[in-house]
Amino acid sequence: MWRGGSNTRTCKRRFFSSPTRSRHHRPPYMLHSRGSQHLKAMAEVDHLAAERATARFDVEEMKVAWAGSRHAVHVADRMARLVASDPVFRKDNRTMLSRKELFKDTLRKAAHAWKRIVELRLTEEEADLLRQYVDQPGYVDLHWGMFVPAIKGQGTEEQQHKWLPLAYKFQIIGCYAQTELGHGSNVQGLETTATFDPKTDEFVIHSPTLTSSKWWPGGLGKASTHAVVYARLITEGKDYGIHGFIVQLRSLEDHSPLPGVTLGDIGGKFGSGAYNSMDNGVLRFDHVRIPRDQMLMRLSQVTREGKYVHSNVPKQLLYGTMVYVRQSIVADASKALSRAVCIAVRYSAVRKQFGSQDGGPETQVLNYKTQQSRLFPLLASAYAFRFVGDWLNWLYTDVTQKLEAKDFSTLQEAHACTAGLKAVTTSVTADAIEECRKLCGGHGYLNSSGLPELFAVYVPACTYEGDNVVLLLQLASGKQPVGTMAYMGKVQYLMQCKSAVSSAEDWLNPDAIQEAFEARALRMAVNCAQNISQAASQEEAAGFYERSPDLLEAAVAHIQLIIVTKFIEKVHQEIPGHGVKEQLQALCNVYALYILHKHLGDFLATGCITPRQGALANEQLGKLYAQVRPNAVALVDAFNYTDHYLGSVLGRYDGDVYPALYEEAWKDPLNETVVPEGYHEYLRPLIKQQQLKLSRL
Ligand SMILES: CC/C=C\C/C=C\C/C=C\C/C=C\CC/C=C/C(=O)SCCNC(=O)CCNC(=O)[C@H](O)C(C)(C)COP(=O)(O)OP(=O)(O)OC[C@H]1O[C@@H](n2cnc3c(N)ncnc32)[C@H](O)[C@@H]1OP(=O)(O)O
Ligand SMILES: Cc1cc2nc3c(=O)[nH]c(=O)nc-3n(C[C@H](O)[C@H](O)[C@H](O)COP(=O)(O)OP(=O)(O)OC[C@H]3O[C@@H](n4cnc5c(N)ncnc54)[C@H](O)[C@@H]3O)c2cc1C
Repeated sequence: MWRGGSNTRTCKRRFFSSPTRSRHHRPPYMLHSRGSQHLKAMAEVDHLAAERATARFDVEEMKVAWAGSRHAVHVADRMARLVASDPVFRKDNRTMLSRKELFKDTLRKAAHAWKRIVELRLTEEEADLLRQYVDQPGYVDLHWGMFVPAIKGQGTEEQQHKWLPLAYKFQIIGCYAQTELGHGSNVQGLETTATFDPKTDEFVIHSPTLTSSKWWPGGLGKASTHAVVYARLITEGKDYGIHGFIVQLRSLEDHSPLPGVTLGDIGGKFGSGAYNSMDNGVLRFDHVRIPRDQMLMRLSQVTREGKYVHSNVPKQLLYGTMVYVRQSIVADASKALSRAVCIAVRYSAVRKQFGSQDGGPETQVLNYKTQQSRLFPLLASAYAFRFVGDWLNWLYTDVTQKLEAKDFSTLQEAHACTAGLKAVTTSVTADAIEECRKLCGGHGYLNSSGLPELFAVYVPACTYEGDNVVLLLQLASGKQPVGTMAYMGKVQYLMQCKSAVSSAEDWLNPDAIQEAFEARALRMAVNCAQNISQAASQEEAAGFYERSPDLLEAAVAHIQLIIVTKFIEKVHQEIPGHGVKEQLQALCNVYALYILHKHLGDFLATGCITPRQGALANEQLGKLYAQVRPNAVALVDAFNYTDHYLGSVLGRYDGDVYPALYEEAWKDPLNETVVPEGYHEYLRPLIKQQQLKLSRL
């Protein structure tokens, strides 16, 4: 205890009693030659070497399993190092920048990243990775992530031919302007209008009310020159609902807003640094005219005469860009979660508390069973989300190919899976990052731990690209038992089956897990359906509304089944490398049994398992944690993150946490002077006044 974080008094006094220093002063022990030698010597020590030595698998091969291929490891490694070694991409001071400085820094980084991409002739895969490792939300995310995909998905070939080369070369910068001040989730409720004027062959884009102001689009506030704007199409006096239009917003000469366009940033957001690097914007149109051919016309068209023509395709294809981004967000969830877990696992192996009353070594907090039971399910979830993300990417590609061939049969499945997986993985990840902060104790609350910023950047993922609750309710509309719903075809069996588990080890059988998860999801869905029809004597919608909290839980059960199924399928594949398959098997079991334990109420209430079987699952979970323990540090090493990308003094690869924490503190602007600004105005008069009062007594 005395040597740990609780002993702050003596330490503090030494820390702050040094003479006035310049901005770049060093901590006292670093000014001392013996101190710096000591620090250098310590930096060469791998404080986590003993942990790494206990790993029972080939970490290099696990990197391949995580990244997807040897090629992927290699490319990611190169791009991560390229970013880490470039001073322009420095990010350790980010939380100390003002909003203006941070935004300018984002512009600088984006321009420099583009310069490097062009100079080094990077491939699309390399460029995407480079941007990922720059790790600072900015307009480029929306330009590449939504503006370009919207034109690709909804533009005709001619439109693509005209606009994409401009976007690819950054001759224009685009954003995705859908959400309005008054309407986000309810896309059909958007108010912006695009009225066709046959006299001039133009659309007139207008914001008729305050609530129709576009509000939130990233990159809109300050950077974009163009936007894909979603508006109600009105022609021949009839409202044809929401369609996409390419609209120029700013001059390409001096960046000033075009006539009739009012726009700006919507203001500071949650957390320091974090998502404040992004210029989420507000936009209003006052009868702005655009040529007719700037309506995205792949799905429907307006003729020169003003006739509305809808191609023979489902109208929901308009939502394709959102489906694309939702599947990327699932892959992103595993990245954010694995970063937080990497920090918490490494720090938990370094951090020691209690365990010795006689001056002997204290216990690594990673050895506490409570720490393991909080942390290892998150580690397992990171792997689970990674693999389900890969599968979802495959599904998305498959559906896209089918759509090209005019086969729309899997569209609903793609929508349900992307919506549901986006909702579950982002909610779990946001909560998990916060849990990792707590797992790191007090130091986790410091910006230098990287966790506060990671949380603040990540948490809006629960809202953007569809509020998670709204998205989960979309699953309830799935009708046919196909694809991931196929298990619903086994309704008769799954409604009455009983788990055969009779020992803790029986829970290691993937069939036992699969059956329990299928039965739970199916029975919850059937219960909902029955309750809805009972609640809705007249109309199904009324019952749906009444029972929507139950529907949410049933949707989560279905999505958890998908995640478990895809993890089991992954582990059934051939996986090279000593011990790699065994570790993944253990993590798969941890994930499934943790979910079973956490949602035990569902499994018991639906009669899928007995209380005794629930207790056996928990017993097995404890054994699995013991199995994961010696491999934990190596399992997070397999994510292959550089210290730069991780951005955490607690998650350093070498585990040399304390000197780094100590040094980091001195970089805070408050420590630029020993006597703080404001002392003479506020502190000194206060102290003097009190002294005077006391002397009068
Ligand atoms: C920027 C990205 C960069 C890189 C990518 C990589 C990683 C991402 C990382 C970070 C992201 C960074 C920044 C984030 C930027 C954020 C952007 C945004 O937020 S853009 C705005 C997003 N807005 C939404 O998501 C709105 C949510 N609402 C909806 O999606 C829909 O309106 C809703 C699903 C709620 C449907 O409402 P409803 O009124 O019921 O629907 P409708 O009448 O229109 O249709 C009913 C019918 O259609 C089916 N359906 C609905 N959606 C889809 C779909 N997408 N695909 C297929 N089918 C769909 C629906 O199920 C129903 O079917 P049935 O009639 O029941 O059969
Ligand atoms: C950081 C960030 C970046 C964004 N970037 C963009 C962008 O680039 N482009 C863009 O167009 N938009 C963007 N958005 C907007 C985003 O897509 C919307 O905020 C999101 O879709 C949620 O919609 P909303 O804000 O209208 O929430 P609301 O729908 O108003 O949600 C409020 C509450 O109501 C609940 N609720 C709503 N409807 C229902 C229902 N039917 N049943 C039950 N509960 C319901 C929700 O669960 C939530 O609790 C961004 C948002 C954020 C936070």
